[in-house]
Parts: sequence; C-alpha cells; structure tokens
Amino acid sequence: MTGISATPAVHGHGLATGEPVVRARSLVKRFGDITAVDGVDFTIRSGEAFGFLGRNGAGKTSTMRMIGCVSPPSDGRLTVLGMDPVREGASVRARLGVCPQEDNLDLELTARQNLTTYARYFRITRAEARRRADDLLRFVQLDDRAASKVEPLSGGMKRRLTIARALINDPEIVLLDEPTTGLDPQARHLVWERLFQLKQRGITLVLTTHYMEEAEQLCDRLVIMDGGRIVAQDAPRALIDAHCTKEVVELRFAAEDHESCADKLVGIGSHVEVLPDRLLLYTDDGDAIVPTVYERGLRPSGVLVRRSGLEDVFLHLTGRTLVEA
Ligand SMILES: Nc1ncnc2c1ncn2[C@@H]1O[C@H](COP(=O)(O)OP(=O)(O)OP(=O)(O)O)[C@@H](O)[C@H]1O
Repeated sequence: MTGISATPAVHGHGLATGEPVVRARSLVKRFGDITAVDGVDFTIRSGEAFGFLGRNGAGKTSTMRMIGCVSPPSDGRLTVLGMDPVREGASVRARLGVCPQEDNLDLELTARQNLTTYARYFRITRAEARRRADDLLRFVQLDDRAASKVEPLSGGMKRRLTIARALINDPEIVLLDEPTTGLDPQARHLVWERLFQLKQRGITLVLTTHYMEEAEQLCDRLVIMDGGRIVAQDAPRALIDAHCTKEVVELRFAAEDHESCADKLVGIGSHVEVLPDRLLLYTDDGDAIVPTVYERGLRPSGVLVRRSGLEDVFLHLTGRTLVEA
C-alpha cells in the first residue's frame, strides 16, 4: 500500500511522529572558495513540514542536496533516517522522495509512463508501479491526463506530476526544492493543497522557499538562512512574535526623500525600516499611530496598516527583504 492511500496516525514505516529523521550538526558545504552552507545545526522531526526560507544563494538548495544524498557534506555531521547519506546513500534514497527545483520530467513520455519508468529505479514490479501511478495521478488530480504526453501540460500540472513521481516509492520524507516557484497563484494553491494532504497523512515534508506565505501557511517549523548560515529557527508564529511588533504601518511617499521622512518618524512606534520604495513603521497598534505621522508634517501618498509577518522577521534579522525589490 502506498503512503498516500493510507491515513495512519503513525505511518506505515514505523516512525513515531516527532522522532528525529534528519539531524545536521555543524554541517558545511563548500564549492572551492565558496562556502554555500556554513556550519548549520537543525533537526527535522517525523511528520512535520520543515522549511528553509531565504533569498537566492542563501544555501537552501545545497542543504537539500546533502539531505537528498546528491552532494556530500564538506564538513560536519548529517544523518537522514539514522543513516549516513554518503555511505548509505542507496538505503536513504529508497526512503526519500525528491522534487527538484527544475522539473526534470521526460517530456516524450506520458504522465503515467513518467511514474512507471521512475518506479523501476526502486525495483517496483510493473503491476504495482501501474497501480501506484494511477493512485498518484488521482491524488495530484491528473488522472484525466494519464495518457497525455508531458510536454503540453501547464507548469502547475508538471509540478504536480513531479510531486507524484517523488511519491512513487512510498517515501517517509519528501524533499521539495521551491515547490511553487514560477507558478501562478491558482496553480500554487493546488500544489499547497496536495502538500497539506501529504502532511495530514504523516509524511515529513522538507521544503525550500522564498515565499513567506508558503512558509507561514505550510511549515510547522522553519529555519531562516542567510549567507549559508541559519539566523533563526522556530515555528513561523513564534518567529514573528519574537522578532516583531504586532503590526506594521507601510508608508509610501511620492516625492520626499525616505531617509529624511524616517528622521521625522523617530520615537513613533518601536522602530522604522527604510526600503527603496517604502518606509515600515513597527508598532503594536498601527491605527493609533497613523495620526502622529500627519502631525509631524508628513504627507504619505499611501498608508497601509497590516500584521507583521515573516518578511518583517527576515528584514529585522538580515537587514534585507526576502524577495529582491
Ligand atoms: N555546484 C556549485 N558550484 C559552485 N557554487 C555553487 C554550486 N551550487 C551552489 N553554489 C553556490 O553556493 C551558494 C548557495 O547556493 P544555493 O543554490 O544552495 O542557494 P539557494 O538558497 O538554494 O538559492 P536559490 O534559491 O537560488 O536556489 C551560492 O553562492 C551558489 O552560487
């Protein structure tokens, strides 16, 4: 039986929920002079959705590739399902599902053939592969495209098929490198829905993202990476509560110089961040302080009061926005 057609509280592989499944200690990845991952520590537990959040080049993919037994660590310790991903790579890979950043489906094959062909790497019998493929195509809502070639499928369909392929060996952990990058909002929501289902079925999800909404909605715990290091790790809400005020007032100015506007805001709220296109004023009560902005002689062209989010945590910890302006 494949993991996705069952709904066990402790899934069929015998791992209790919450048991450590990936442990990294002082983990390093170097490429020549570049240190892509610079001594990181984290523990991923069975059944959780664990995210690596960071900008391009932060070291997320390099970390995922080490977990996925694709790239050996340069230093430090890493265990996946209690095994060494270098010495015991084949055993680890048999229990992992991998959804890479770029869809690498075989465009010449049909959707179903992409799954059944991949199943051969795991020595799954032909009949079982076909059964699992049909099951998985239903799961990712592509059963009506089973016999279609992959090439004409939309980006969102290809991504869902890549997720289905990652599930063919009934994995305990699924690695998803930027699962929704490049997808439109509707396609993104369809992928999230499927990932939520996997999570509910006890499968451990490890994902990289630079979408804070994805991180906030999907991940139980997160590490925030910057320059190869982990700058914070916790549950999304705990990170926001620990590093930010409750609300943010976003102020846009048509003509005025942002730095001089920021000077006039000193003492209002907890602190101000100056971005190229706006000022962010951190406070626990946005509506209460907006009048003070006007009392100080400022005339913003746009005012938005919103709750603080992971983007604000990222800015606070790294001094930069998560998504490049
Ligand atoms: N095979 C490689 N050879 C040389 N440098 C590499 C290699 N892979 C990654 N790097 C470098 O390591 C650093 C971290 O890259 P990595 O892909 O891990 O970051 P990332 O956070 O996943 O970014 P992205 O979102 O762009 O994938 C970058 O400076 C990158 O250029």
